[in-house]
Parts: sequence; structure tokens; C-alpha cells
Amino acid sequence: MFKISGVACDTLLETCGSPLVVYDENKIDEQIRSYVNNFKSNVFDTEVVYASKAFTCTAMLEKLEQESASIDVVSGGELYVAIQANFPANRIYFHGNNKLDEEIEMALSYHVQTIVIDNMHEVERVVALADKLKQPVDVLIRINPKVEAHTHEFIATATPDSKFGISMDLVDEIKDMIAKIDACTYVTFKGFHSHIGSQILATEGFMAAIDKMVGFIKDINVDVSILNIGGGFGVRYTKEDQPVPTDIMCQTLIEALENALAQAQIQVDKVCMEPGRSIVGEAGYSLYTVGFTKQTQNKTFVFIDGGMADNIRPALYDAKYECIIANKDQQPAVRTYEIAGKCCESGDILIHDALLPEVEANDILVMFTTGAYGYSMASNYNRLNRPAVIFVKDGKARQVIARETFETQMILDVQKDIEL
Ligand SMILES: Cc1ncc(COP(=O)(O)O)c(C=O)c1O
Ligand SMILES: N[C@@H](CCCC[NH3+])C(=O)O
Repeated sequence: MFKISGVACDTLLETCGSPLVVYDENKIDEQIRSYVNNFKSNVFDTEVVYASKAFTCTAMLEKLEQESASIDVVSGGELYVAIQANFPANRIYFHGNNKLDEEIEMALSYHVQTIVIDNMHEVERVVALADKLKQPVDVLIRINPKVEAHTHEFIATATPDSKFGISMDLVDEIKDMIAKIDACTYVTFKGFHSHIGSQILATEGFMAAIDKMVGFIKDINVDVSILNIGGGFGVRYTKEDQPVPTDIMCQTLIEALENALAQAQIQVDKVCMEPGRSIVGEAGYSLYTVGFTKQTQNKTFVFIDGGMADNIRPALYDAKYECIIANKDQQPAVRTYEIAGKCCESGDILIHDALLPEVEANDILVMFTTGAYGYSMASNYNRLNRPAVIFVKDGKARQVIARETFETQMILDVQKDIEL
């Protein structure tokens, strides 16, 4: 029987129900520590900022807090989880291309240290609201460095027409933004941010972005205290994916940053990076119970008790995953299967051509590397309940998110007349 950090998958499903999202806590800890320990420089301070959109809950944020990492949030909802976890406000970065006034006010009221500004209109809103609340806040401006990242087009964020940030070519507009910020007593311009995309497996795109950002800072000629180089570091979903190990990635980026800054004769106080997927991705497993199987003209289907509702990535990005049958992990693979979910959609196929031993009802199917953007993008489509999330560590397990139930789903099903 396949085990996750010493806990057998059948025990997990018997005690916690199926389907289930399970994280190996040791793997999360190792990744956080690897980033914090390797992203270090003698030339500037460094800060590892976890992109909490990849997976967030209070237990996850407590872990980051203890390991001296910071977080980014992109919405009032993600910020709310951080507030519930008592996450230190001076280690929160607030991102987003369309922050609502109430979200900006929420961030200011929680004394969030830094808002990452997306566009000129947002400068005006942040300035107005910081003035209104008399609340100091630091800001970075998100720059689009127009670097082509080799990844799926839906998750590349620095294409010329990306909706995120402001193009680095628009120097006058960026200077205007800084002037507006400088004119406000409560808002302090600290520097620039860039992020080129996600699930990037090579260093080249990051190096190009670093060179372009440092060149941009030199050209625009303003004092920059913080440079944030974003996240996007890839993970291994299948054997085709060969991510750069975290320590090598960090050391390569630090060297590139130190060289680029020295050459341009620029000093910054701090450089931040924002890994999300690479901190939680490979630590996460999705456990399903097999129901029916079906033979069609050309395919053999295995139906599982979850699907696109708990993992939209295959349907959305054609994302590839690997899986095993946990209770047959020592048996040879004999056949290829289509792993299909239970949603009422033909596209609800989690894995095509999975090579597995003979699969039967009640087998336990484990999908690997589902820890990032799995649970966090899950939905209630077809009114499926979102699974529980369990952390396991050295033979012990704890629930960190409870399973949804039909009753909890109905909490918002409230009828009332509206007075107009
Ligand atoms: C601004 C920003 N920072 C960090 C991340 C984290 O990316 P990843 O999970 O790919 O590391 C993202 C998502 O792509 C992002 O948009
Ligand atoms: N949700 C995407 C990544 C988006 C990253 C955030 N900008 C994924 O599953 O790959």
C-alpha cells in the first residue's frame, strides 16, 4: 500500500473519507526552507514571498510564518485568510489587476505593508483611500518586462498584451505614477515588481527578466529600494518535466541579480521572489476511490469519485499528471486507462492514457503533484463537495480544511424579498 509520509492511503480514506487532498508536510517545509536558505545575498536583503493563491489555509500560513517567509494575496478573500491566521501585516504583499475599493480599504485597515500597483487608475484609488484612512502604505509598481516565458499561453503573464502591470516602454506614464505616489504623504514608492508566468522549467526567462528590469531601473533613474522578481518556478508533473532544483534556481538568480546590479551600478536594499506552485505542488496528492470502469470502442475508462470540480487544470490547461493505484503499487502496469471524473462534462478527464495495473472498483487512485492550484481552483460544479485537506507528517495526520457537505453548501441558499 502506497504511503504518504508514513501514512497508508487506505487508512487515510477510511478515516477521512474520499476523495481527499493530502499534503506531505515535510515536503512543504523542505521547499520553504530551501527557498529561504538559498535565496540569500551578501549584497542585498532578500525576502521569499509565497504566492498564497497556489494553496492557502490558516495551517499553511502558520507554517510560512514560522519559517520567516512572507506571502502575497490577490484578493480580499486571500487577505481574509491571512487575517484569520494572524499573519504579520508587514510581511503581506497585496497584488491584483483590479483591486476593489473595499479590498484596498481592507488591506489598509489591516496595515498591510505593501500594495503592488497594477496601473495608473489604481495609483489614484490607493492614494485617495490612504489619505482618507490616514494609513501609511508602501507600494511597488508592477512592470511588464515583455519576456517570453516558455509555458502555456494561459499562464504566461508578460506577453505584450498581458492584462497585468504596465509595459516597461511606457516610461513617462510610470514616472507620472511615481510622481502621484510621491505627492501623497501616506503612500511611499519602494520599487518595482515583475512576474513572467508560471510553470517555467528553465532559468533563461528569469535571467532575461532580471536583465530587463535592472536595465529599466537604470534608464528610469529613480531610487529603488525593492525589486520583486515574481514567481513561476516549475514543478514535476510528469517525467517530461525537469524543473531546476530550488537551490540551483535561487543561487542562479542571486548571481544574475548581483551581476546585473553591479554592472548597472545600481543598489537596491532588497530583492523579493514569489514562488507559489513550487512550494506546495509536489507535496500534494489527490486520493480518489474507483467506482465503475467502462470499455468503449477504443478506450477503457476508470471513473473516480472526484474530477474537474477538484482539479480543473487538465480541462483548463490540458495539464498532464501521473497516477498510481495505491493498493496495487507493487503490481506491474498492464493497460492504459482514461481517468474520468464524475462531472457531467465530456472534458472531465483527469489523465489520458494512464498506464496502470488492472483496475477494479474500490481501488484507490492517487494523483501526484496536485498541491498547487488544485484545491485553490476547486469548485462545486454539479454540487460536488470540495474534499477535505489533510496534512501528514511522519506517520501522523491532521485535518486542515474540513470536507464540504451538502448542508454547508446550502448555507447560502437563502431566499428573501429585496426592498428596492
Ligand atoms: C504576481 C504573481 N506572483 C507569483 C505568482 C506565483 O506563481 P507560481 O505559482 O507559478 O510560482 C503568480 C502566479 O503566476 C503571480 O501572478
Ligand atoms: N492557476 C494556474 C497558474 C496561475 C498562476 C497565477 N498567476 C495553474 O494552475 O497553473
